[in-house]
Amino acid sequence: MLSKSTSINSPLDPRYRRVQFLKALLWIIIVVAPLLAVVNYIREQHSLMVALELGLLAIAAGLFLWLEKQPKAVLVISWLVTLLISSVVAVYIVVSQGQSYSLYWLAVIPPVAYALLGGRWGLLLSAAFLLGVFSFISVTEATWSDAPFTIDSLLNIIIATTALIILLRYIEQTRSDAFHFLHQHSERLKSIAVTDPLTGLFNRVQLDHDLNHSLVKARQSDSGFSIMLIDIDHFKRVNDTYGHQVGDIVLVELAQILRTRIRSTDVAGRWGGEEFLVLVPNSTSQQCVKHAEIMREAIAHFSFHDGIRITASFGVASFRNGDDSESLIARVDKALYQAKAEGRNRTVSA
Ligand SMILES: Nc1nc2c(ncn2[C@@H]2O[C@H](COP(=O)(O)OP(=O)(O)OP(=O)(O)O)[C@@H](O)[C@H]2O)c(=O)[nH]1
Repeated sequence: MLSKSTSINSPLDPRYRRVQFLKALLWIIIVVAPLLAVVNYIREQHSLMVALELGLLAIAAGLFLWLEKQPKAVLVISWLVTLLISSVVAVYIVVSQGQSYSLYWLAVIPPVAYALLGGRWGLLLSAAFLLGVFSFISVTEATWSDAPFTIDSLLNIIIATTALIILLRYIEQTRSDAFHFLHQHSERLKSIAVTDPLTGLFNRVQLDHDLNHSLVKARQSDSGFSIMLIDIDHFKRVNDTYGHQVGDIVLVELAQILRTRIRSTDVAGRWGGEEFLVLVPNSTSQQCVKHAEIMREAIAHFSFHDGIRITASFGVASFRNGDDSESLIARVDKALYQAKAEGRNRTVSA
């Protein structure tokens, strides 16, 4: 399902890492092969090696272009590149007969096979390759002469180590790309999970969480807190007169009024439908009523979409010892009910 819904250019796609790694690998071959050809030509006039290296360059360039055109062929190209690199290292080891520290290149095979073929096939191919080389060494070693440490051996070690570092860097780079991408997605999902899609305020999930958190804090310390429950008066009339869409716009505008009136420590959210809840830390009932009145008046004086005028009723309740979220909500609900019953567009505290 993941590969169907994601593109090969997305770090979430399992093929992404392989494509990036393949490109890096082919680039290394495209750069290193002609360099080695020049060195071999100048130092040893070894025309067979030069021809092999130029052939390798041509194959790598061809595979690179194929991959650019058809990234979906990544699996076939992965196998071809792994076999190509294994063959080149094998030929080099056989030709060198233990000279020039050619065996050092063996270190490159497992990371290449692992990154391109995955855990199981990578392990199998690496094991088969190493077994083959060790069998070859055990049969031919008797005929080998001691390998002196020469400039050639040093060059081999430097180039193979550089290739290894670049390969590992690309493995790490694609891993961290994927991690970064997933992290961003998970942050986005977290935010979606606690946000009301219409108003952009917190939703009930977050309000419940914050309410419980405030209750725990209030029980442990002397810091009280209050909540206000806000319900738009006769909102059904707005919907019936202007339509549901206009009703939605009014809800968004009301959310904006709340957002701009609350203190930075307050938490405002949509409790459901046309009801909003504001959590006011470190405040007594009287302070919260004052705060609520400012908001109530702001709503009553605001000209909403199309000049619509609305009012809202406010219930206020403060934490008391022994409260849990149900008792507190029941109290604030009762206060709001009373505000409605007394004629609406008012604040009642319980
Ligand atoms: N446009 C819109 N309307 C909503 C939404 N959620 C709830 N409502 C409407 O809010 C109205 C609530 O109606 P009632 O519960 O009868 O309350 P009221 O008309 O506000 O009257 P009082 O609360 O008694 O003052 C209903 O018409 C719902 O359809 C929403 O997301 N968008």
